Amino acid sequence: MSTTETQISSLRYKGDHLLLLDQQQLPHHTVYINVTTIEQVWDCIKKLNVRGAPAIGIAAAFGIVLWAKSHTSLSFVEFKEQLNCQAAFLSTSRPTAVNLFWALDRITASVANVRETKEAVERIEQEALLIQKEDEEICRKIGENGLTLLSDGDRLMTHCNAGGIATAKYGTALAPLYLAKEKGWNLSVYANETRPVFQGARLTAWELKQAGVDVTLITDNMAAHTLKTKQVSAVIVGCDRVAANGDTANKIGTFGLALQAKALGIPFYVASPLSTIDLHTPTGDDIPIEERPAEEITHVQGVPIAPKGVKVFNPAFDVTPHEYITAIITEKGIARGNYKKALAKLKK
Ligand SMILES: CSC[C@@H](O)[C@@H](O)C(=O)COP(=O)(O)O
Repeated sequence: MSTTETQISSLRYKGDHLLLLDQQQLPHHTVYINVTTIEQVWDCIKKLNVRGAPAIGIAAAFGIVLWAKSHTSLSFVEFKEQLNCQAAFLSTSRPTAVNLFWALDRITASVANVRETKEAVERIEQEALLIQKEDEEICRKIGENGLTLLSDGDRLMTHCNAGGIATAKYGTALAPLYLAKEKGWNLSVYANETRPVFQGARLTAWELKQAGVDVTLITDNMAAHTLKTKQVSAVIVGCDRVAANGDTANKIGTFGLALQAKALGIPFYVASPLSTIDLHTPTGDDIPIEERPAEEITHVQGVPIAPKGVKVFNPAFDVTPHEYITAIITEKGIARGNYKKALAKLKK
């Protein structure tokens, strides 16, 4: 079995239901949730059963498919009206990752020239399947482009999980590691645990370990020390939304990591599908930052660790200003320097 074949898919579409890998139960249990309704998809996105910007978009697209397939008896006018309401409903599940809105826009646009419900349902299904298939190809290309910035033997650091289970396959920030393995290169990576809900410890360490990639887990507060003392060649992270000027929202803690990398003269790379680049958001200040429940901080895996009733601030993401980003790796090429110009050109 090749390395990439060992990757477990985050979502399997089965015609009348979806199998969503329950990322809340990893690494202890590899279970799929049987999803039959759009409401369940909303819930799975909200509760992080499915997470990671591209995977959220793909799940939302299939959420609309499930709804459409159970509303074939609607007149086309009613279908279209309700379709827009269903897309608006799913878009309330999480605010930061732009792939959610991007995928829903693609799905609604796919029926623009259709005049009949049956055909609309077929188009929506085709579009969702295409979004999933394209994401796999895009991630592979990001991996190939990412490898041009790296050399055999490099040690990397990553944050959160921007791996295969956050996408259709390969991941974004982790794609170069999978492709390096295929090439017989020896890349290794430090994975930050990523408080508060441990996507690094539970997901990144798990998926890389099972694919045979050399991964070492550290806690978030070990990052600066590790960067300084372990000859880390580069930091590579994913992203949830890149603004037109290159400012990038990613999992909370990413900005701190970028500051550390800059102070130590270590390149800081963002791996981003073009779908995550949002030219309608001018700067990082315009990116909505999700705040999540206090229990994610006051409890660890259900066990309380803080005084009851303590005040909590729990932003799920932060914004790394573009000046701390060495390069943004996309499927079409690598952007550097004047991000406003470079990203606009790549998005054309
Ligand atoms: C390829 S996934 C990129 C990002 O979505 C990822 O780094 C991240 O921040 C995910 O946050 P999450 O809250 O787990 O959805």
